[in-house]
Amino acid sequence: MNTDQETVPVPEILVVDDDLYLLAAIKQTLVLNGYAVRTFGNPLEALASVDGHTYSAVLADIRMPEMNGMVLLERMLAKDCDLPVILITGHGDISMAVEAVKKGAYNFLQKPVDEEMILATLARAIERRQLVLENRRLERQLIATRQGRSRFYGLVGSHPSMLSLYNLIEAVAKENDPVLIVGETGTGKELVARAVHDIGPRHALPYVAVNMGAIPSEMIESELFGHEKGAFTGAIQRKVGTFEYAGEGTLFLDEICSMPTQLQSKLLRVLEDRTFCRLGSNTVIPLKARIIAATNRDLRAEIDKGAFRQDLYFRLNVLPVHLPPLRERKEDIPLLVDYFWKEYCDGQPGEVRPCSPELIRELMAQDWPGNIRELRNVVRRYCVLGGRDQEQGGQSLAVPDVETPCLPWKDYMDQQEQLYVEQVLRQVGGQVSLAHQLMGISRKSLYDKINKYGIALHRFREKS
Ligand SMILES: Nc1ncnc2c1ncn2[C@@H]1O[C@H](COP(=O)(O)OP(=O)(O)OP(=O)(O)O)[C@@H](O)[C@H]1O
Repeated sequence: MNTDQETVPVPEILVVDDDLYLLAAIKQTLVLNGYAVRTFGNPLEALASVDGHTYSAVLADIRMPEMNGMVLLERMLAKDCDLPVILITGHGDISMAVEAVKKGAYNFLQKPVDEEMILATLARAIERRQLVLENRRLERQLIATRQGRSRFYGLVGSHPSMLSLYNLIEAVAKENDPVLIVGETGTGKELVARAVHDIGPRHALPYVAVNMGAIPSEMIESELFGHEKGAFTGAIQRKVGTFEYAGEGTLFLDEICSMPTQLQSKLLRVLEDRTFCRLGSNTVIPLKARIIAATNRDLRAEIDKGAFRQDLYFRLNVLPVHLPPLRERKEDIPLLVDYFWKEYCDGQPGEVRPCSPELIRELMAQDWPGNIRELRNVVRRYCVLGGRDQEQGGQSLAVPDVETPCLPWKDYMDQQEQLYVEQVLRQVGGQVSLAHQLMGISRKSLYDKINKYGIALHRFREKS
């Protein structure tokens, strides 16, 4: 994921008041001051809207017929304990407002509400909210690093770009909007699609994957939407398409760029109307599945060439997920090799041995245009053939002969430790004070390791 391209989200404020005139006035003030606003006249509906939604702050009237502000406050904090709730009170309600602050309200404002006062209080509340959320994010990252979060639903990697990817997948999985996964070949797009399905609320429903590149173009339409008997020559019986088959589950459209352009228009219409028909039928079937699309091509270039519809791109690119190529996270190569090594060599006669440092170094020197798939194949070949494929004019990678003496355990562990220390230092731009905290060791222990492995700190500081 390219974090440079991330935009800072506009703070979203929830405003709840049964006085619809005041509600509209507050909304107008906030919108004019650049906030996103959601308003509710009914506190019960407002409360329901907190589920799965991260508001920056709440402004709520303390007296409402369906539920008073105190109860609303308690219920909101039960759902989101750090949510800053600002109560709007009348003259006779001051003691209630003070009580509310004791119970966790961020603050209260007295009617008639002064515009400047609302904006100043909100700005402070939002600032605190952002700090709390950022702290929580860092805490999660810290725990993940301490636990060495290196696996996530079949994905292997502990590079910072992978840790962010895991967080992103978790966030995206909760939503219903389309996801567009972009990444070079072999970077794990299919694994990501599966993870989004498995973590999300549809996990018990069907997951259907269709590879557009693997189906002859004249058959894609019937494959996706199904057909009735006799719809075209050769349609000898009714066929249920993948859209229908996916039901309310997930439909993964892999290699979306391989879809013929006239079919792209049809897909766009289906996504807009959320309905489709089998070929040769007028019966409208509602589209309930969540759509995940993936591509390893540069979609911007495809749009410029006229090979991909821009409007379809916008429709699919609601929740974009970018996968890093392996050459940008080479620190994960030892971890991946170890993972595939165990997968392929386990069960083979003899003990599973760690790879030699020469092999790891050699692997880390490559650029891996085929990414993880290519690395996996090399490890597999090595497990099956040892060094023999080289003798047969196989690929040039200097895979050591199987007879190479096994690396002593201590050396192997040192090598892993050095890679880990370097990885954390890279993540924090060479700041030792932060790195030792992330690693959960003392500052002195970290310096001892840096000296032991002769790690040049400036390398990481220059890069940050
Ligand atoms: N992070 C990862 N950890 C472990 N294995 C991975 C990872 N990423 C990819 N793989 C493995 O690499 C192979 C290719 O992955 P996948 O099919 O998901 O890639 P892709 O991005 O969809 O490729 P393509 O664009 O060619 O379809 C699979 O065997 C998969 O298990």
